[in-house]
Amino acid sequence: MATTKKRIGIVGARGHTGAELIRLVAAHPALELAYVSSRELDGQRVDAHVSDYKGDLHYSSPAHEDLPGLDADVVVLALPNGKASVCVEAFDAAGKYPVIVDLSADYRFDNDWYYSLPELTRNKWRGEKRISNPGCYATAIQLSVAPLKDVLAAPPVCFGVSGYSGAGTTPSDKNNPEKLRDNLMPYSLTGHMHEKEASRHLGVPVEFMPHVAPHFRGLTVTTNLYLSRALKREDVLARFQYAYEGEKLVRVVDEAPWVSQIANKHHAEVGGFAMSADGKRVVIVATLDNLLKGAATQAMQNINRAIGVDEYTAIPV
Ligand SMILES: NC(=O)C1=CN([C@@H]2O[C@H](COP(=O)(O)OP(=O)(O)OC[C@H]3O[C@@H](n4cnc5c(N)ncnc54)[C@H](OP(=O)(O)O)[C@@H]3O)[C@@H](O)[C@H]2O)C=CC1
Ligand SMILES: CC(=O)N[C@@H](CCC(=O)OP(=O)(O)O)C(=O)O
Repeated sequence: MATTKKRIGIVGARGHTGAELIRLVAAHPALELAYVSSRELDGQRVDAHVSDYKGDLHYSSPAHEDLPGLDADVVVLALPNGKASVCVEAFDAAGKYPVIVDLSADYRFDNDWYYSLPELTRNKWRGEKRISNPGCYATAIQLSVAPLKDVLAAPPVCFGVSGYSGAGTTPSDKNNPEKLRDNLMPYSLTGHMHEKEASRHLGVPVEFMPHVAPHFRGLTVTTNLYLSRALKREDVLARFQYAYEGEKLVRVVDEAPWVSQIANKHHAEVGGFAMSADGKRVVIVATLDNLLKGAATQAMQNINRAIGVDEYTAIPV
């Protein structure tokens, strides 16, 4: 029996994460692109920019109040922070309620939205159609801390380094290859959005110090955790293996993973588990591709569940 594909619109499709989503949708058996929006690429063929897409679609540039009329079943907002609400309000005003997945930070603190990091929140999903996708560093931090939440003696301290695609396409020091050459650029060393986000969703405070590096994609977070009682390395490892057992997109590895090996991969890796001699301190390293498990792949997991297909559909695992 032929099945009808769900139609998906991507708002902000010129960006790094939007382009990754177009790739994922192009390989999806149950989704087809309804529209992809970009002001800059308006009118241009999508296949001229995303070679994995085979079809005749062109970028368009609808006003936000025209989005509801485009009748997509799923809408992904891949806009810079602060730009999502006008789009969401347009759907409300039109009385249209597609699945909306927001990639920005705009709804990660909003109780009316479902914050979805599937490996940690899957059992809380009650069919919500407004889904806030986690931040890239915040994903790595939460995966590193969650299995040890009940034995923390102090806020975990997380040292993060991201490739510069994490800073989007709007020109800034953080995505300027000249300024990044031979450099490691610290920024937002206290109070970064992902410090607040991870603290809120873990339910314990974390401290986070981000940096951006000259490579394009992939991030690494090294987390120092003080423990309230001494643990053996095998106990720590067992907690992580139990927490992520059967997860196709979170791999627990023995050695500390390298960021160079995670670019273009859809999963996250968590490893290292270096213990202090007294067993009351452990250092954990997590890596993921900020554009994939840190954004588009995680969004696709969330979309898949929302449209009722297997969570890993179209995700190479
Ligand atoms: N990059 C990453 O690693 C991650 C990003 N995110 C989040 O995902 C979202 C998208 O990120 P990313 O793809 O990197 O961003 P980009 O800067 O690469 O792309 C932003 C997109 O939004 C459009 N846009 C830019 N400014 C405006 C504006 N004022 N009004 C409407 N549209 C605009 C751009 O297209 P055009 O100007 O042509 O209209 C472009 O398609 C952001 O909220 C980001 O924080 C989340 C996790 C990881
Ligand atoms: C290198 C770099 O600049 N990274 C971005 C994080 C990208 C991300 O996850 O974005 P949002 O939380 O904004 O959605 C930052 O630190 O703001």
